[in-house]
Amino acid sequence: MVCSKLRIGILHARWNKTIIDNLVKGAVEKLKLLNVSEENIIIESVPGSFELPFGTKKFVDKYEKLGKPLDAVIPIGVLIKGSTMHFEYICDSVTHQLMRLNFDLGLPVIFGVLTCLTDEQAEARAGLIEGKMHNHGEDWGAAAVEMSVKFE
Ligand SMILES: Nc1c(NC[C@H](O)[C@H](O)[C@H](O)CO)[nH]c(=O)[nH]c1=O
Ligand SMILES: CC(=O)[C@@H](O)COP(=O)(O)O
Repeated sequence: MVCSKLRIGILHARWNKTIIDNLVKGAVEKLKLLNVSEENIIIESVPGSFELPFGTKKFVDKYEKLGKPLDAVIPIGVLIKGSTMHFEYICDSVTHQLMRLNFDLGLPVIFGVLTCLTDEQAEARAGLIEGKMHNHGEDWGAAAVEMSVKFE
């Protein structure tokens, strides 16, 4: 399939907005660089990363029913360790459920969740710290395109 015809969904959590916004920006810029049409990049949000798995299913189902099926989805979230085990439980469950959705939905669901111990780790992985790491959103955009067309 020609990349310009691909329809890619981005579903982002709203926690850690500054970091999220840069990750989404990186993913969108990479998708456009790979010739995905802007009107075929569909962005929606959910409250937090815990809502990403079920939100992804509802997102995919919504566009299937609209007759505009998605070719891939990039759930994006930023989890930063606090002072309790809340972080560990969300990271583990969200990771496993997003992986499962690839098989349940039969389309690429890219792992766009940062699981960081500090704000700085997350900022670096969103390309927000000059000279330190790159924006991981770019990697997720590239993975979404590759997995949408691979083995077709
Ligand atoms: N602490 C973070 C959260 N917590 C919120 C949960 O994801 C969820 O929205 C809430 O428990 C209601 O179900 N979410 C993040 O995305 N990042 C965090 O660091
Ligand atoms: C990832 C989280 O849920 C975490 O930020 C919550 O912080 P805390 O463990 O201090 O409640």
